[in-house]
Amino acid sequence: MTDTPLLQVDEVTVTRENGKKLLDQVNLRVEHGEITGVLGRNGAGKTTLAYTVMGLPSYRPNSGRIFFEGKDITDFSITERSRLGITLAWQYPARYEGITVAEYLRLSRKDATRRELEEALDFIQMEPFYLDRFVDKALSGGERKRLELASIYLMRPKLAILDEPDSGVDLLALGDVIKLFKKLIDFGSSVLVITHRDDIASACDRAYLLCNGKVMLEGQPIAVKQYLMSLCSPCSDPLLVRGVISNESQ
Ligand SMILES: Nc1ncnc2c1ncn2[C@@H]1O[C@H](COP(=O)(O)OP(=O)(O)OP(=O)(O)O)[C@@H](O)[C@H]1O
Repeated sequence: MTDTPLLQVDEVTVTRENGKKLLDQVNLRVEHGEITGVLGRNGAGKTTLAYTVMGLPSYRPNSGRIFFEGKDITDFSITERSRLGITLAWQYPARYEGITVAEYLRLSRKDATRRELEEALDFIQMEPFYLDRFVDKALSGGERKRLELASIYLMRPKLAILDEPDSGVDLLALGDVIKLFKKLIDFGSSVLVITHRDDIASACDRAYLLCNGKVMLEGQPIAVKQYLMSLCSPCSDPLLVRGVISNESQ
């Protein structure tokens, strides 16, 4: 275990052409072997944060730096970040016309045996026959979401960024999402998860609350969640919020 965080987002601001700040001097870190949650209301900037960490070209920081294992990756492309072991599971999983589920899963681990692919499917409770189906519109959104979880299971990235991994999956599958977190941690991965769900937030080691592109609170997931539910509307003065935080965390 090292003192250097796996991921460190340092004073990152992302601004649109019209001057709107999508992220405003955001500080966040993900420690090795931890599940870090990002909570916040709709439009708070959570997906923007995920895209910025993944390196999507239109979400490059205007100021601030991003470090991965201590290395400054602010100017790295998505491909370079992927090679370092960062992966993003999109909020709305894509369709890949003409690609079978087996081929899709082998994008995550090209030498995976059929048995390993079946094991990954089994992990997210899908039957082996899905391997020969196509990842097209004939698969439901929830099925594609589950496949995305299976692909992360196979990939075992250093950092898995999961943008609302539960969206579109039924309540029973929520348990599978949390099971995946634990499995990834067993594999040596770390997780940055964006979520609206209590049960997923509760599985985190630490959480951040984003509001209008700013980090309003960092701490124990339960405290952050309670703050979000009880005090977060309307947006309070950040200084006042910090006062609330320090009172709560004592
Ligand atoms: N490319 C863009 N151009 C202009 N505005 C954008 C762009 N991307 C995001 N935004 C705006 O930035 C804000 C944050 O969006 P973001 O998708 O990050 O929120 P979120 O917290 O993920 O919301 P949700 O919970 O609804 O998914 C929103 O007001 C959104 O409209």
